[in-house]
Amino acid sequence: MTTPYAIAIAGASGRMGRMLIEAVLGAEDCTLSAALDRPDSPALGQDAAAFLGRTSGVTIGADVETALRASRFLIDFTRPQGTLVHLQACVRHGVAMVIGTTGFDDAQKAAIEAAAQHIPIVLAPNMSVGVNVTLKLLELAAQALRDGYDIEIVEAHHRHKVDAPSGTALKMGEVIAAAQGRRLQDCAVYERVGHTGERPAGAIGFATVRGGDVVGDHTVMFLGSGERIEITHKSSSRATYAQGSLRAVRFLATRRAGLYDMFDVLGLR
Ligand SMILES: NC(=O)C1=CN([C@@H]2O[C@H](COP(=O)(O)OP(=O)(O)OC[C@H]3O[C@@H](n4cnc5c(N)ncnc54)[C@H](OP(=O)(O)O)[C@@H]3O)[C@@H](O)[C@H]2O)C=CC1
Ligand SMILES: O=C(O)C1=N[C@H](C(=O)O)C[C@H](O)C1
Repeated sequence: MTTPYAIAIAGASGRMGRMLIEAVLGAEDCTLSAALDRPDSPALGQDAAAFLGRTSGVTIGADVETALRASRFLIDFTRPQGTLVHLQACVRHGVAMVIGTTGFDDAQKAAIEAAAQHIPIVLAPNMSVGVNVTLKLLELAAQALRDGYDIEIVEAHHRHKVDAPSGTALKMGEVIAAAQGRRLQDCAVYERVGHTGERPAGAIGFATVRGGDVVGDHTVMFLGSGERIEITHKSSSRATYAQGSLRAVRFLATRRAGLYDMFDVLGLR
């Protein structure tokens, strides 16, 4: 019998943390080795599966060093500041990381790249198979609709989301720009208000909707003269992100240090 993947979950009482704990407990090849939350979290001291009405034997704690000593992988869906702290600890302990957190700035992305020289890391703003297949469809559409089509990306998420545009929307913009031989930072338009003037040719526009319990919707519009193409992905459950994260863990188990994404995990590159 092979040793199960020993996985620590950061942000254990968050929306994704709970989904991940349920997924790990339900996977025959995985064990929950630790569950982390912030030092001031009311969840500290509780069993990590209490929210399921179950007992896992793992208590939610705030001591990252102790958590990582028992773990081979850390799955992190928290906030950029938290992820960066966990990242340095993972390097110290030689623990592989799956990072789902979004909203990193350039310096934080560079820190993740540097850490990936020492440990294997999967970093992706969206772990679902469907979204990553959608990204491939966007590559094709962006190449074929290079001339004469205006591109707009609209995303909608629940009222608790703190970053905008979503990491997925930004990734869609990057994929589209790259497929057209451009850089997103040279053509992105994130805000329109007041007298905006006409739409600049070649812009990639973003619009954000926040409200209710929307899990995550993304639509990319290619708006031409006489027609428009819309490519939409809608998430109806966070379980897809959790299952994608476990696929990333299994992938990392076979890899040396390096920075990977879900295209690598799913063989879509
Ligand atoms: N890649 C993907 O497929 C997906 C990515 N995401 C991303 O994952 C992240 C988390 O989303 P979600 O679960 O909805 O968020 P939640 O706010 O529900 O959960 C975040 C968790 O992280 C904890 N946390 C916050 N700040 C820190 C910190 N500085 N150090 C350690 N822990 C911290 C929170 O603790 P506390 O409550 O005490 O603040 C909470 O337990 C977001 O960036 C989101 O965009 C979400 C879904 C899918
Ligand atoms: O915060 C969320 O909920 C989500 N965040 C990710 C993002 O920013 O793209 C992925 C998904 O859309 C859900």
